Amino acid sequence: MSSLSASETVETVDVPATPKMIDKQKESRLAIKVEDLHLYYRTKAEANPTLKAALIRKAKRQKVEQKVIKAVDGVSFEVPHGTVLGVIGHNGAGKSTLLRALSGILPPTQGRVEVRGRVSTLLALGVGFNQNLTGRENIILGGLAQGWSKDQIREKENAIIDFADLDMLSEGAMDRPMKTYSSGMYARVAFAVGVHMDPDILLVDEALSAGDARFKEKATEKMLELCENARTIVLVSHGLETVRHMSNHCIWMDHGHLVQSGDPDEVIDAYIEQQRKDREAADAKKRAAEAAEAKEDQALAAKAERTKEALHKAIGEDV
Ligand SMILES: Nc1ncnc2c1ncn2[C@@H]1O[C@H](COP(=O)(O)OP(=O)(O)OP(=O)(O)O)[C@@H](O)[C@H]1O
Repeated sequence: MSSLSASETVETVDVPATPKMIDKQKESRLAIKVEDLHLYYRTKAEANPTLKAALIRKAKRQKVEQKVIKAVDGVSFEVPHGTVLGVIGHNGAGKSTLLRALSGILPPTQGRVEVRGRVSTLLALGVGFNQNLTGRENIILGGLAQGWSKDQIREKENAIIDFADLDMLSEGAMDRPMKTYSSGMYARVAFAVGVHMDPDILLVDEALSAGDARFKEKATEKMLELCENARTIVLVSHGLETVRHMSNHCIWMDHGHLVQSGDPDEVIDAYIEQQRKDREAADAKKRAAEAAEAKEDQALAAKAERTKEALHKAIGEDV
């Protein structure tokens, strides 16, 4: 049996990491992995619904054609733990749908979503609250759903109530049914519950938009604190400056596609530039349509004038 004495030296050689090793290390740091994700909605809405069309369809026993909306159409990206990922894009770009898939609410139509860790979702409407229960009762319900002990619930309940600070807005609000809350009060409770669930991954969808400036500031601070503790945050927002300030990676979605992914400043600037170009193109189109309409009016007026002249000529009068 051989052993090394203190005087013996051992040469260590740095073995270069193989691509496979690097891939494995990278994989272990991933919080979210989205591969060729497609999410489609099927609706039965008619393009131009009229009573007549509906009656004819019924008489002919025709079915309303199903329309497929490709809300997310072939999106892939990876999010390492500790990232604050900003998701930006126009109305209807597919941001909320993507977030619903990450939270597990929507199963993929095609492709794969892998989320590693405890997820807490903050959707704009605070999905999951029972409107007829008070804010306090909803907190307890949330705690029970998380499997917290009685002591944990009591401790977190106080922290959540302190954070939401509804008393400052309306005394005793925590003990009133949530259906009586304003959207801002609702957002406060939703945010306070979400961040106190101690999530590894926090999904935030415009949940802050209903809060007032003071609460937004407090919420931003709390999110940065979570991030410092290596938690992962996905933030969907139209507040470009909030995304710029908070995130360290950003993706831009457009009509269900991922247009750009990278440094928030670069992606946000490119998005703003594209918005400016789109606005310019829309203005130019409007101006061209107005010019064409004016030309048509002029042509019609000239034609009417010629007709008038011809008429007067026919009856032998001067115009
Ligand atoms: N429940 C639904 N049924 C059918 N279509 C839907 C549904 N939800 C969203 N859509 C459609 O899917 C597309 C993407 O919508 P989504 O809400 O994901 O966009 P978004 O980027 O979050 O928009 P916004 O910024 O306006 O919130 C849109 O065309 C929308 O009309």
